[in-house]
Amino acid sequence: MDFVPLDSLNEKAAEEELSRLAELLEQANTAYHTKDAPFMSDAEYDAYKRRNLALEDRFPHLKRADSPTDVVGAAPSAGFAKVSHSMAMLSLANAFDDEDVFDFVQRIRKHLGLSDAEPLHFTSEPKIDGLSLSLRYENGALVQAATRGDGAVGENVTANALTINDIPQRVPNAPDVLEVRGEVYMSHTDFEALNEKQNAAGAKAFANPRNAAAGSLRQLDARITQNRPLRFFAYAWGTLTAPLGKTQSDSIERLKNLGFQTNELTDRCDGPEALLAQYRRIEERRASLDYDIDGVVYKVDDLDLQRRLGFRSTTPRWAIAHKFPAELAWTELQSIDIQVGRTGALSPVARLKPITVGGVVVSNATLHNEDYIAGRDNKGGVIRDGKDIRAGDYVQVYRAGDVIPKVADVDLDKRPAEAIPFVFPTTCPECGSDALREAGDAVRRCTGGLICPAQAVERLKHFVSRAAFDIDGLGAKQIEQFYKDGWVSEPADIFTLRDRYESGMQQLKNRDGWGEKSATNLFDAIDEKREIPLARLLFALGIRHVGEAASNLIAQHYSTFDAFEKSTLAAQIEEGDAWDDLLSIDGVGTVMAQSLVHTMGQPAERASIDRLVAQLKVQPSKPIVSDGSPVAGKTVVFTGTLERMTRAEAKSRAESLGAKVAGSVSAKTDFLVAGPGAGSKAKKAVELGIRTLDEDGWLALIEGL
Ligand SMILES: NC(=O)c1ccc[n+]([C@@H]2O[C@H](COP(=O)([O-])OP(=O)(O)OC[C@H]3O[C@@H](n4cnc5c(N)ncnc54)[C@H](O)[C@@H]3O)[C@@H](O)[C@H]2O)c1
Ligand SMILES: [Zn+2]
Repeated sequence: MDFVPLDSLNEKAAEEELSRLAELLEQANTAYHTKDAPFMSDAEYDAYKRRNLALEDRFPHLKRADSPTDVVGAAPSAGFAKVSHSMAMLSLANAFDDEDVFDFVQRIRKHLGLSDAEPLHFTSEPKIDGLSLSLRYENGALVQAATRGDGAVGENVTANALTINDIPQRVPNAPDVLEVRGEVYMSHTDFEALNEKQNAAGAKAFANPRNAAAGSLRQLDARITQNRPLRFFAYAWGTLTAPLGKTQSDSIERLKNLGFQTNELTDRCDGPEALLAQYRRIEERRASLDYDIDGVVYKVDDLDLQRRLGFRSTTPRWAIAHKFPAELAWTELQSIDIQVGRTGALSPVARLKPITVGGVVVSNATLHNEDYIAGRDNKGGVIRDGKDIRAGDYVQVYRAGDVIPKVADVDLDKRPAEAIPFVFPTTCPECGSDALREAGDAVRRCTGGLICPAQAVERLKHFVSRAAFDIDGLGAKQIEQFYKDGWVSEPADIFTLRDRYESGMQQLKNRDGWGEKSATNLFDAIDEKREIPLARLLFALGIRHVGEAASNLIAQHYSTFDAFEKSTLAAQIEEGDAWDDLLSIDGVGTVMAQSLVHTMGQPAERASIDRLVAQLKVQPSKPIVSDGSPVAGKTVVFTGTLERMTRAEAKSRAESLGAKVAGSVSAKTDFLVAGPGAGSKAKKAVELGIRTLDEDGWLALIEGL
């Protein structure tokens, strides 16, 4: 499974790959979920799925209607009666490392508008590797059992479920309607005994306990299921006529009291550190458990908060599955190379003696940054017991969430006597400029800017990438070639290619694969992009910290390139009206604002940008207008405590109605929505004569009451 680097993929290749992946993943899903006979490892499946997601992230408009990303499980098998779930049975988002867990918690706090000081509790539950089952009890009696199927429609396996000891047939004192959800699994002991029986009977042995459990539950003849030692852990619920509790942990306790098996390793944790500690405790216990687990599931404990967080297309926002790393291997690290990126970041790469990790041949791995190599984390703390990494070392390689493998550990016993500590360069290996590390930044960066060939090429690649100029026939490969040949050294050069070619200055067609026709096609494709929306132009410039979303916001705010340029120049001293105006854009913080004014303030950078803009027709941004909305095109500022919604909710709602949400009050503000505790912003609004509403007034306005 060697994937083409995303940067060098053109649209057509991406589209083809997405189509192949859709087909492959659909087959894998059917094999795994419907036939209980997977033809690839879970790790491989996960890697394909991540690759698919990465492609969709990079080429959002190529996302297929039948995208594997939006698929849960597989359609029910024809042999079973179908059951429509009254509440969808979804999948879980995945976390693969500690950082993903911190991000998960941070996302939730942000969404709910919780400060770091406010408590936020989670449950941590082992992720049982079986298959999920929904049990419906009416007036205390089991009336239906269904598999997840595709999340909306599952298979009716009631007769089979009735044969499982852990599943009570009657539940006294239950709500009138009680849907209990959980995992059907097989213990290791039972699995081994079953396979011995299968062998003795000349039948096929099962590959693993999960397949055995799934294959045993999903039998058309329930008498076969009866002879299979299946078990069940309850950890969730569907429709209920009365709540089981106020929290996830209460509800699990209640399920236990109602007679269900719940997992004893389930715990309550008050933050990411506690979750991670629990993860490691469970990981240590993993080998001694008599059943398979493939990770730990974290869920927001408070059910009210779960409700507010809601769902994405196939996963709840309030839960995540932190998977155990499965793929590890040891190999020799032959050398450490330094790569220079678009923003000048020096990234160390380990060149490895090729090794197979979870079915994939790996010969490169990231070493993150100089601290990581030295055995320190970004805050100066010790990692890997302080062991540094050297060329010649024997290292442990793993593949986790990213397709890019990482180096995790080093074996000091196998370190060659002549191995010397790695000295991280303080000059750029590409251009010789000083490479500096700013305070608080883990990364060392080349200061060469435009004179650094590595940065120049990476910037050009970014400039022509999908979300930027997206020029047909001008991808990463062509950019590299054109740069090498001296045809294109900055973005403006792309737009003078035709002139130079036609005046005979450059002989594009002498190059391999370039005829008269392909040259003309390329020039036409370039001309098509001379007219460009401001937001795309801003993104294409590749200014550090300024991504696609920020580019949109900035374009919306300034509307024209001229206004943007003037403002950022006026804001050079980082104070005054222009600076305040820049910071008033919701989503633009100090770091981004500094990066913008810094870039525009450098004469060489600005000259290069001006040369580019002279070749273009930049389309001004139009305000988003949402038909009939009373706040469309208006600018609103929220301040004080909101009681009926969080800031995030208030913001996304206002934006969906076409309003602009700003972070501070200025003459351009149309409404100030002030909750209790509003301070200086409310005063300023009064001074400027801006309409101030309380939360109810705002809701009344947007709801048209
Ligand atoms: N090898 C293959 O060909 C192949 C094909 C398809 C899927 N898969 C495997 O299946 C997984 C994807 O399937 P998925 O959609 O079931 O996602 P998932 O397994 O990542 O997570 C969702 C499932 O976790 C289970 N679960 C276990 N303990 C839980 C708990 N305490 N709380 C909540 N849920 C719990 C539930 O059954 C739930 O449906 C992949 O990770 C992949 O490894 C493999
Ligand atoms: Zn450089």
